Parts: sequence; structure tokens; C-alpha cells
Amino acid sequence: MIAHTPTIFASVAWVAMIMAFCLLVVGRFNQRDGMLTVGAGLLAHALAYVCFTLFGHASLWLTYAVPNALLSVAVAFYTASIFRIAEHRVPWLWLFSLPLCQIVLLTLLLNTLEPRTLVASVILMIQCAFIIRWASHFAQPGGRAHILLIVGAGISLIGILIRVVTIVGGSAPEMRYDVSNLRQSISISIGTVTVMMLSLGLVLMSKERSEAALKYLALRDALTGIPNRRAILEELEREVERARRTETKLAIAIIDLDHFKTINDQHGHLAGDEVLRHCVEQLKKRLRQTDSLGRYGGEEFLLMMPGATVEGAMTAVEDLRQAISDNPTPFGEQCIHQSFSAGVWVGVPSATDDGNSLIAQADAALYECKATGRNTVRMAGGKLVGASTKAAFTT
Ligand SMILES: Nc1nc2c(ncn2[C@@H]2O[C@H](COP(=O)(O)OP(=O)(O)OP(=O)(O)O)[C@@H](O)[C@H]2O)c(=O)[nH]1
Repeated sequence: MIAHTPTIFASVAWVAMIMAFCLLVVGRFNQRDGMLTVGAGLLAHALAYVCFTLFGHASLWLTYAVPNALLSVAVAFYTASIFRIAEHRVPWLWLFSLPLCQIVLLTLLLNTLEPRTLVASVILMIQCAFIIRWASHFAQPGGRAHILLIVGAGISLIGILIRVVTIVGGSAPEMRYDVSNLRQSISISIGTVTVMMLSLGLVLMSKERSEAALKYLALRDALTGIPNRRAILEELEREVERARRTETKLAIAIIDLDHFKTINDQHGHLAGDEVLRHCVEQLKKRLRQTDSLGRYGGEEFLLMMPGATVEGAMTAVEDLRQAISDNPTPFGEQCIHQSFSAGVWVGVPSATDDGNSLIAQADAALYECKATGRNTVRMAGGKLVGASTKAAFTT
């Protein structure tokens, strides 16, 4: 099917213009989500195709050099959008040096046929390759938007390659913008694919990013930055299941700051918040990479240590207890002393165990610590370790 080449140019221009309108106006010129740069790219894309429709009716510079440079500008904006959506610094200078090369070289080579067509095509191909490179680099884990970008840029590459092959094969006049033939129809209508797939890919990429950011916020404790109750409990269920399946030990500890209400009452809630942040920093510094710490409640934390033995878990939690009581929280001119009590459970979960039942056992041990003076660590159904009873845990 051979279509009238200027008509294809006009239809691609329409599609790009409508998409640009949607993203710029309806997207309210929002810069942060990358839609402003996508819209700018689509606008440049539309203008390029409008100029192409004038080929043969206006100067060669306006209908060849300018639109190809505008296409380069469009692709540079699409690439900039990938950086912006990924919240990375946009390398503006580097990205727009290619459109600049395009306009300079095409102006110089305007009166040639093959060289100018090859230069225009090769620069656009390099830019499409960059889209593929950066779309895969900034791909959201588990996301799919980058696939649209890669496929869209890949199809564009094929479209341009058709032009290059035709020119190198000695049929450059067939690729004049006012000539209609099958190759021309395929090569140019691929412009619609580029516009649709790249803009849709970028919109989806932005959506994936904001969903990931929301999910991160929904599972984080805003004060301390560690996983919140929901996140740590979900992780606990996964760990319980894994330990049961692999028949390996799992250690959990419920850590509760002592007399935290008194800290709030004496120094104020801001000081209390600072104590919570400070304690979390102290704990995090001393954990292994495989351990997980989450905020279970107000001043309660849940620590998971997969694979830890009874002795290993007790030594680890006791070291944490020591570190917390040895490192008071600096708050203004003051140093606020704090300590914690912890109940520990270690074992291979049985068929009837779940996260809640293990927490209940660790909680019972914690309750005993609180009842017997605090600042101690106790094993569920077992021994007590702590400031006043450290000798009790020298097995
Ligand atoms: N500053 C601050 N305080 C909090 C936060 N979350 C909970 N709290 C306070 O933590 C205090 C916990 O008090 P209690 O449950 O009586 O526990 P406690 O005073 O530590 O006493 P024991 O656990 O028995 O040693 C309450 O006063 C809560 O208001 C928070 O995010 N920031």
C-alpha cells in the first residue's frame, strides 16, 4: 500500500500535536513528572512533520535542515524526560549537542543529496540508541514502561535504517520527501509509531515511578525511615514461611524503649522523636545485612535475624542493648539517656506458628523484662540477660 507522502507527514504532525496538547495543557505544564519535556518533544515532532509537508514548496533549508533538526530536538526532549522521570540530573548540554550538530551539518551539506540524508539519519539513529540505553538503565524494577520505550526507539531505528539502506544502495532520490513509494510509506508512517510508543512509554514510566514512590512511603515509618508495622509484619510472615520450608532457625526480638513516656514528659515530644531516631540509627549501625528492623509501634521495634542461633541472637540483642544505654541522645545542650528491654524468640517455626504467635512469645518475654526492672534482654521461656544480670548469660 503506497500512501501520499505529504499526507503521511501531515497525519503524523496531527497525532503529535494532539498528544502534545494533552500532555502540556491537561498535564498543566508540570515539570516534576517529566510531562513538560515529553510535551515539548511532541511539539517539536509535530513542527518537524509540518515542515516536511512543505517540501518542494518552500526553501530546502526550511523543509529539510530545520525539520530534521527539530526531530533531533524532539528525541533529545524524550531522552531528557527519561532522566527527569528517573529524578536524575538531565545532561541538557550533552543531549542538545546532537540537534545542534544536525542543524550545522545539514546547513553545510544542504546542496548534496546522499551525504545530507546520511548525516540526518545517522544522528537520529544515535539518538534512538541513546533512548534504548537510558530506558533500560532507568527501568523501574518490575516495571514495563521501559519496554515500550525500547520497542518504540527500536522501530524508529528500523524506519531510519530503511532510508539509510536505500540511500547507500544508490536510490537516494526515492527517499525525497515529495516522492511516494512503499519504502517511503513504511519509513515515514513509522513516525506515528515513534510518537505513540515513546509518549505512552514516558507517561507509563512516570506513573510507575510515582506508584513506586507511594508504595515506598506506604511501607516506611516517616519518623525513622525504617519499615513500618505493616511492612515489617509482611516481611516476618515471609521469613517464618521461609524458615519453616528450609527448616532453618529464625530469631525475632521485640525491643521496647524503657520509660519513654517519662522522656516525653520531661524533655518534650520533639526530644522523644529525636531519641527514637537516634536509637534507630544506633541499632541500624550494628545490624547485619540479612537482619531487618521495623517500627512495630510507638516506641517498640521488631528485629528479625534469619539463621541466628540462640546464643548468636542473645549476644546480638545484648550488644544492641549495651550500645543504646552507652550512647545517650544528644538533644540541644542535653544528653538524654535511654535504655530498652527486649524479648527474644529463636527457633524453627512449627506448622502452627505464624508471625503473630512468635511475636506473642517474644512479647511475653519482654513483659517479664519490664516486670523485673527493665534494661534487660530475655529469651522467650528462657534466661534473662541485662545490665544487672549480665553474668547470667555467660554460657
Ligand atoms: N515523641 C514520641 N512519642 C511517642 C511516639 N510514639 C509513641 N510515643 C509515646 O511513647 C510513650 C509510650 O509510653 P508507655 O507505653 O507508657 O511506655 P514507657 O513509658 O516506655 O514505659 P515502659 O515501656 O513500661 O518502660 C507514650 O507516651 C506515647 O505517647 C512518637 O512517635 N514520638
